[in-house]
Amino acid sequence: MAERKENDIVSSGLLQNDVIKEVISRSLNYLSAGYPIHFTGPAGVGKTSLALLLAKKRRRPVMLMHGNEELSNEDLIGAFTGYHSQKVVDNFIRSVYKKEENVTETWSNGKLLKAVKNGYTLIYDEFTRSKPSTNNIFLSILEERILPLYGTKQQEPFIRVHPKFSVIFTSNPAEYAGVHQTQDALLDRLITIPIDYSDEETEAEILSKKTGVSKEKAAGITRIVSSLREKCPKNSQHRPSLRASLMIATLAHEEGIPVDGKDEDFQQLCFDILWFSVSKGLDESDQSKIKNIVEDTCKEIERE
Ligand SMILES: Nc1ncnc2c1ncn2[C@@H]1O[C@H](COP(=O)(O)OP(=O)(O)OP(=O)(O)O)[C@@H](O)[C@H]1O
Repeated sequence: MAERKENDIVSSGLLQNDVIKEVISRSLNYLSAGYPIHFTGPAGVGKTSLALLLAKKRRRPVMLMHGNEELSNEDLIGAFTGYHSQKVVDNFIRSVYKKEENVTETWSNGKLLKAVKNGYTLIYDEFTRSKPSTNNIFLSILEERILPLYGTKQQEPFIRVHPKFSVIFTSNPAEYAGVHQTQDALLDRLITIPIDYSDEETEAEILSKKTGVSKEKAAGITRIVSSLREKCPKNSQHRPSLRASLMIATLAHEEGIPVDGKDEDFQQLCFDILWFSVSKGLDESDQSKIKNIVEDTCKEIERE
């Protein structure tokens, strides 16, 4: 593994191995050339963290938006949020009475409009969770470089996209079936880069640097989690991720639980954190079977 600067992970929050460095460098070039990037991969592999780091490197203000079923065009573009009224009553001279009343609607800009207008870097996390009809607006942004304002009662029909505006999408392919069908027209306009689990050595290094557990303990926890991950089918969206390893390492460290596969407290901790994803991943609802699988996997790591 290539030598890394000790403070890499501290300054960016992301440990950059050669694969990640490569992805960052290519993505930066694509964004600079005006193309949108799309990171796709399983949960917890670092897509959002990578998007945030990339956005930071663009040195433009960053706007973060999360896809969800309820997201509407109003959230993206903006909406009239109420009325503002102003009344002037002038009866300083008794015989003269003047009354003036102004009522104006108050408009507030949506997140997308702000980002497009001011040239921000937009991160649209888990975009496939939003309705395709909501995401359609990106077609005009990416193709015609305009944001249409139809249906908003705004005077202008559209606003032009700022030349520095860029967008990074993320998605989890395993979710496509359960969420919305991905929109091929939108995907056709994105440069899609797959992000997968890091190798065990890198995951252990992340764990040790982020939680303060020793390298050996981090390696042990990583081995348990990745071995359980391997037991689940590759297309399952419930395979245990680096997040689970981070939770186990943090709790073991803070609660003084020995990272020892034969220790009952450690086994219980691993079970509490891993049973749900393992039972979903293996499609096994019998808790005692899952407990045995987790315990057996724990015992495979040796006491330090
Ligand atoms: N290379 C890395 N260096 C340091 N931490 C990492 C790295 N990759 C992932 N992580 C950590 O793993 C956790 C999950 O990362 P992140 O949320 O970016 O994943 P994701 O792929 O976007 O997940 P999801 O699809 O569930 O949103 C975070 O705590 C993140 O800090």
